[in-house]
Amino acid sequence: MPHYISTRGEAPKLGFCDVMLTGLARDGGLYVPETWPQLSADTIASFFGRPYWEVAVEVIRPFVHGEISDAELGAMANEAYASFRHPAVVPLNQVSPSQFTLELFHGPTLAFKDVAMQLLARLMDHVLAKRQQRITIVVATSGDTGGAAVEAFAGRGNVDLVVLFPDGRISDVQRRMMTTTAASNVHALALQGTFDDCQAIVKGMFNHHAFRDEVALAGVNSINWARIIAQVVYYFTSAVALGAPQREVDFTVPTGNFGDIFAGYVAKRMGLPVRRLRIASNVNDILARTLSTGIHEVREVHATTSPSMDIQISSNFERLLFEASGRDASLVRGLMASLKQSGRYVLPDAVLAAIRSEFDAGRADEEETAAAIRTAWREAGELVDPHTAVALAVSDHELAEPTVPNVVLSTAHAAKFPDAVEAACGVRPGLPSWLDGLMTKPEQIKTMACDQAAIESYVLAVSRVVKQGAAQ
Ligand SMILES: Cc1ncc(COP(=O)(O)O)c(C=O)c1O
Ligand SMILES: N[C@@H](CCOP(=O)(O)O)C(=O)O
Repeated sequence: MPHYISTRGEAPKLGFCDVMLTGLARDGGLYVPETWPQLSADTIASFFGRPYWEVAVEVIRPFVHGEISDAELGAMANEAYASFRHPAVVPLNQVSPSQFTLELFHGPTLAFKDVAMQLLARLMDHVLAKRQQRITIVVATSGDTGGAAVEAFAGRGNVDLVVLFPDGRISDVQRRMMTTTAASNVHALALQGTFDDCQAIVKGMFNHHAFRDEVALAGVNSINWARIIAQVVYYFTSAVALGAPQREVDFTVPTGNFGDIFAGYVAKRMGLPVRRLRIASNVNDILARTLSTGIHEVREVHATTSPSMDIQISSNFERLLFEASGRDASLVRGLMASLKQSGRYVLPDAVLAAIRSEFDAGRADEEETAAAIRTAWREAGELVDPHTAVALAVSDHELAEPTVPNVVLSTAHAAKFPDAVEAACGVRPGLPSWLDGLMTKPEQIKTMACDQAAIESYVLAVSRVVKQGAAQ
């Protein structure tokens, strides 16, 4: 049964497995569920103390509509989270009476992307094997999604993976996580542009229907609905640990492509008592400006010490516009056309009010980010990464007297950004021992201009989908 609809209202409805393998809808929109599943207070309360993978099954099951059995989902979730180096998978750490950090960086590539990607790779593999199908994944990354995808998909027989990253705009550790794999199904391309350019090329490929069909294009950015639902799970586990469903919780989320914070919004729509969702931006503050003025206006991207958030076009904001407008696909189409044409749109008053009723937004500049790293080190002996530091700085601005627990999502390990952390607090974080050798392995990188046609030719050349088709 097709249960998923596009935010632009002009693509076919699809079922869960098709949505997972399809990526962008054929009308250029993003898939969302036709209705929001609800979890009762009793069900939410029952998550307390249970293994993370079990909660993952409970939260994800209603989105799958029986297309994958509970037993299969459970086995894949169990295996995915066994790859994490902390027994709690995503531990909660108290930093002050009402402030907590949710450590999402204990997976194989030290960033929150592993939480979804480890499961997504298993789900995709499972469906591809059943269907005897092969796909080509092209993923855009500002640093972390790419590494997580390489780790999760390397060596998988039904997938070729092409990663597009902005040359010179990510950390050395991030780049090496994409360029040092020995797997022959992985291809890393350094593009001469920004993350927004990389993402525009991926979306351009999805909108080039002949190409997308020829290579069986799939996406593992947060375009992919399965990425979002896997990220919803940790909102539940952390809120329940702090007293939900009896107690409300706030979340502060370092934000770039708006996928992670949108997952928090989904948790709220499913019944989790989330009071406020706080968007934390670095100086690339398009979302903070949008919430304060109602004008969504793209400006130049500035390179910062939190490079994974150096983003102006926040893909998932489209999903929020769809919801905040009462699911008005024609309004969304108009706003997206205006964004494409003129780099801006103005939110209708009712849509802005609806967004402001659930979200706040703040920004931290480079000095505030460095100060937050220093404070965490001096006051708590914690080394925090610059993305987490942006969120800590924004929380400190906004929350003079918090009245409910505030959970700051800690999205990466400090060791992914050793230069920035050392410059801020004088201590250089070291990589965990399982990554010994990462910084000395030979790299395989191809550098290309942001030229969609040239990149499509490259993808056609490496895709085994095309070769298989040609052989038939
Ligand atoms: C470490 C880190 N923090 C925060 C973000 C922002 O997350 P999102 O793009 O889901 O808003 C990213 C990139 O996605 C990231 O890699
Ligand atoms: N910050 C991300 C950008 C891509 O976001 P995604 O959630 O849509 O994959 C990154 O690190 O690549």
